[in-house]
Amino acid sequence: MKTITSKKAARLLPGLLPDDNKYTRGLCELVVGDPIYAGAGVLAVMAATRMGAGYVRAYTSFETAAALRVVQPSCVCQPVDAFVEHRHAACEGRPCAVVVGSGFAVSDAAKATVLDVLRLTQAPVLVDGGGLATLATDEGASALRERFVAGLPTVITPHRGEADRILATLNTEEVQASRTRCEKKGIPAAAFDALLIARAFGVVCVLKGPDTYIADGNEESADDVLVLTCGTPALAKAGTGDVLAGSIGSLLARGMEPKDACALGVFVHARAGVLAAADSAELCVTTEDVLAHLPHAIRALDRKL
Ligand SMILES: NC(=O)C1=CN([C@@H]2O[C@H](COP(=O)(O)OP(=O)(O)OC[C@H]3O[C@@H](n4cnc5c(N)ncnc54)[C@H](O)[C@@H]3O)[C@@H](O)[C@H]2O)[C@@H](O)CC1
Ligand SMILES: Nc1ncnc2c1ncn2[C@@H]1O[C@H](COP(=O)(O)OP(=O)(O)O)[C@@H](O)[C@H]1O
Repeated sequence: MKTITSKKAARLLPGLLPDDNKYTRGLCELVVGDPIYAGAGVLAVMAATRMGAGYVRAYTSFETAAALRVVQPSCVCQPVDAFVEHRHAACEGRPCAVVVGSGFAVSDAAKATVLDVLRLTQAPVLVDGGGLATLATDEGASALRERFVAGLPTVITPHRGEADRILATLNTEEVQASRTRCEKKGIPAAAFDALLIARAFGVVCVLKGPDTYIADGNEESADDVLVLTCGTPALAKAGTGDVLAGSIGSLLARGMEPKDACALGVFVHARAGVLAAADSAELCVTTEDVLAHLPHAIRALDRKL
């Protein structure tokens, strides 16, 4: 297994150019935050803003937009329906990425939105949270296949429960066989699962947990899957996954290669959790603390360059 180290993460960190403007730094659009999970939308947007994209735009509920106007007024907010109308002009040749699903409840409306995003976005898309349920449907799988064939990257960030729902749509014999192979080799089943999902759906799969596994399907075997082992249980708090989605989305918007963006995003997120714990106590770390420590995690990397 290939461990993501501080040195590797530091090498991936994209800097700024003296003549950068808000568009050359990347446009990160987030289609997030149902009324019931407005907080998740806010967390994802705040993380995306911190991680370097020059322009952050949210297509979101009234509730999320109202909160964002207070805590992150730099974010441009539009209603979710406007995403489809704006699509033709969204990227205009600039670096750009879309995050969808953080803070979505599982519903028909959420499914329609995720399918619109997958089908209309000619740029990297990251699917997270309640948006992942759509991928376990025939339409979702076919939209992912179409993107793969067109060479458009898609990243997905399931936790164990969401990954199991996606794996349940695959051939169970194949899933079982790959788990048996992994047990024999002493490799964690999650590494095989991430690889299986990446290959089956043509995505980069970030399978989150105490250790996080990243596969893009091009790995020869589960031995080549990337793993992040330097996290902390302080991260086991509601909303830290939304922070991760926004962070990776921002790095995708900056134009990073998808697997690199995932590796750097999970490393910085984990390091932010560790630094937040060092500043207070592991038990007391909040998701907001993790968000606040993202710049410290970046600065610690920067010093190693
Ligand atoms: N402040 C907020 O508004 C928050 C909103 N959130 C949003 O809430 C929506 C639902 O996400 P949830 O993950 O809470 O959904 P659930 O808690 O309903 O989880 C879905 C299923 O996965 C299982 N599961 C959850 N986490 C697991 C884990 N780490 N390992 C194994 N099984 C696990 C659950 O038992 C359940 O069966 C998402 O859109 C998410 O973005 C959450 O991120 C929490 C914070
Ligand atoms: N015990 C743990 N050790 C290290 N990291 C953890 C642990 N538990 C959860 N995490 C990390 O916290 C984040 C939780 O994300 P997720 O399960 O999607 O939560 P939510 O949907 O509430 O935001 C993931 O990045 C995961 O890797």
